[in-house]
Amino acid sequence: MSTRKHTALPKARTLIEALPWLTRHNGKTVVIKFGGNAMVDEDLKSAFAQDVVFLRHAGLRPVVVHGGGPQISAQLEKLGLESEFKAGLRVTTTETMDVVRMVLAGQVQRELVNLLNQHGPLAVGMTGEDAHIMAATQHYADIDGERVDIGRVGEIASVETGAIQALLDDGRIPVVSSIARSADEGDTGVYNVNADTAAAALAAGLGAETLMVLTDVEGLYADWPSSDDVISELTATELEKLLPGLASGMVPKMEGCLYAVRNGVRTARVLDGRVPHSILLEIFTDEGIGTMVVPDKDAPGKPAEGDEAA
Ligand SMILES: Nc1ncnc2c1ncn2[C@@H]1O[C@H](COP(=O)(O)OP(=O)(O)O)[C@@H](O)[C@H]1O
Ligand SMILES: CC(=O)N[C@@H](CCC(=O)OP(=O)(O)O)C(=O)O
Repeated sequence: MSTRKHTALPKARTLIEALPWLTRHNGKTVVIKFGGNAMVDEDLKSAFAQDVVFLRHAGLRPVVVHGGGPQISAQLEKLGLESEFKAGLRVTTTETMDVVRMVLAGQVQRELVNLLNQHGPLAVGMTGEDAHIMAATQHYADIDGERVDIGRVGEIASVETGAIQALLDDGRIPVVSSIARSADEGDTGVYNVNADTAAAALAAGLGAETLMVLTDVEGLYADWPSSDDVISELTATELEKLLPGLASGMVPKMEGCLYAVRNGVRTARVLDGRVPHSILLEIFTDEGIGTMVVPDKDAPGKPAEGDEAA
């Protein structure tokens, strides 16, 4: 009996330690971007699904936005089509767009929905096309100051969060693929949107408390690639100054984080998706990992002193 009590105590302590975070985050919306290489390992995918379901049962309102760049490239290769990136974005012909849509909506999203629904009737998958969630116009890449046409790559023009809010109110977990309808009248085509950009736009549109971007590095490195010193926290203005020096993979992530905190999201974080349960560690402990971007101190809506985000 006494041995049992003894071994149970650390577990109780761990649960109690989470109490302030549970209280703070209760009822809050969290947008989680899952993608890239964090998504190619089976165990990590299951741990990710467990974390998201945990958040939902702990009283948060998680929304998943997913990418799938490696999966799209693999499918294109199978079809004998080349993957070409300019300024970190996939050059998207109409033919490529069909493959992007098929892989994201038909494969990656289905797999995530399936994993989440192992835990109950929770996840509902959709793309940004559904219920006008995301509309986009053509995005041109800026290469050395030149405006370059990279095809059906979208820049978000508007976000309508009604369908997502309704699902959240119903206790569901929306899983959104980063494809947008066209905002141009008469254009029935769709746009390929970078998943980091889509997640940031949705986080802002939903007035989320937090945007979490999972990736395959520890966070934002101060002096990549020569050092692996991770910047643990920075303000919007500090990030803005770093942006021009960042390399392609990090650009949409950090631009997204900046956009989010400048548009009402309280914190935007880049986390190491290779660490199992990194989401839980970030939300429910003070062992925050990765990089956290916060609004400038004088920004409107800045949390009151002593009310810092976890
Ligand atoms: N300053 C930086 N800090 C961290 N990673 C960086 C930085 N600059 C560029 N990178 C690169 O960005 C990559 C992450 O972007 P990306 O591969 O597009 O991620 P994902 O596939 O998760 O969306 C890292 O693996 C790293 O190679
Ligand atoms: C325009 C553009 O580049 N779109 C991306 C969309 C998927 C994505 O962003 O996936 P990750 O988050 O896994 O990189 C692509 O086609 O690869």
